[in-house]
Amino acid sequence: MTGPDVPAALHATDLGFRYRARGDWALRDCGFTVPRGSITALVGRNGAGKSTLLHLAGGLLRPTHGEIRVLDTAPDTAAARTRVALLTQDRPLYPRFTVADTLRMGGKLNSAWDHPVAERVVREGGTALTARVGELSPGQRTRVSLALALGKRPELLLLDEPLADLDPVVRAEIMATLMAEAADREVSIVLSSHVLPDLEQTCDRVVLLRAGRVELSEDTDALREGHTLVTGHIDGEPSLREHAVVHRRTHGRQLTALVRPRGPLGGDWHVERPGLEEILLGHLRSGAESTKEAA
Ligand SMILES: Nc1ncnc2c1ncn2[C@@H]1O[C@H](COP(=O)(O)OP(=O)(O)OP(=O)(O)O)[C@@H](O)[C@H]1O
Repeated sequence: MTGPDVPAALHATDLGFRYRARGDWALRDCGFTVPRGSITALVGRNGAGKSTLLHLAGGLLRPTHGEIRVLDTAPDTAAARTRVALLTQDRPLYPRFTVADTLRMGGKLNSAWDHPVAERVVREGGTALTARVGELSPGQRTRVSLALALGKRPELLLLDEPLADLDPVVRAEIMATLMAEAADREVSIVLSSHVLPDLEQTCDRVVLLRAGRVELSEDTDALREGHTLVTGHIDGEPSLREHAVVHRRTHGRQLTALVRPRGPLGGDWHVERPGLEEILLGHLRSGAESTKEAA
């Protein structure tokens, strides 16, 4: 459900950004809406613009063109800063501080600070509050950063690759924590990730960036319903011409294609409903081919 009347967690209009005045566009012509209360996966190949978009939403960068709004306000305002938490990839923490010092600092910097929540997120990972941040593993630092972000009690949580350093058990725990936050407190979450299998059960929306442009901005249910995976003899391929073929691969004379049907599928195909991971992978791979062709 999106549209002008739906309250937006994130709303971009004709958004463009370049790091240098005459440099390449890191983001271009981006327009999309993320409704409040959703968990949105931000996906794209390396360099697609995910971190740039999250930095713009977090108010760390300003658009070169167009506009981005968070919770119906500009990201670089004091109001937005108290309501939005951004976890950047570099996880900036003071290495000499203990974990307990770090959480205390979170309390001093944030008026709505919820210490029990922050401490619980750290304790669930088994990290001692007396441990020095500089001596933590990258995954443990991620957990402390997440504790800081959640302790702030944000209405919108922006997470840049929160899962990258985490082992599979912790990834599942963190995703469960995020889902509980979204369900219990209606926190809107936008998280960039390359770990597609973890998104399947968690996210209800996807924004897919390709080379700085938005290729998909859709509910995951609509994506699943709108795609079909067909397998059959390659001679049947002409019957797919009237449909949008996102990605195709062949094995001998057998063709497998991810298709967005524009009506009933003709031909003699074995048809399956693809999972979210397969759909996203198809779109990401199709980008690789068109990039190669363009080059
Ligand atoms: N500080 C910077 N100065 C100049 N160009 C930059 C800077 N940071 C990113 N870029 C460029 O902007 C584009 C988008 O980068 P960005 O980091 O947003 O992509 P990403 O999708 O987050 O990538 P990844 O998946 O590798 O983290 C890339 O072409 C990148 O080279």
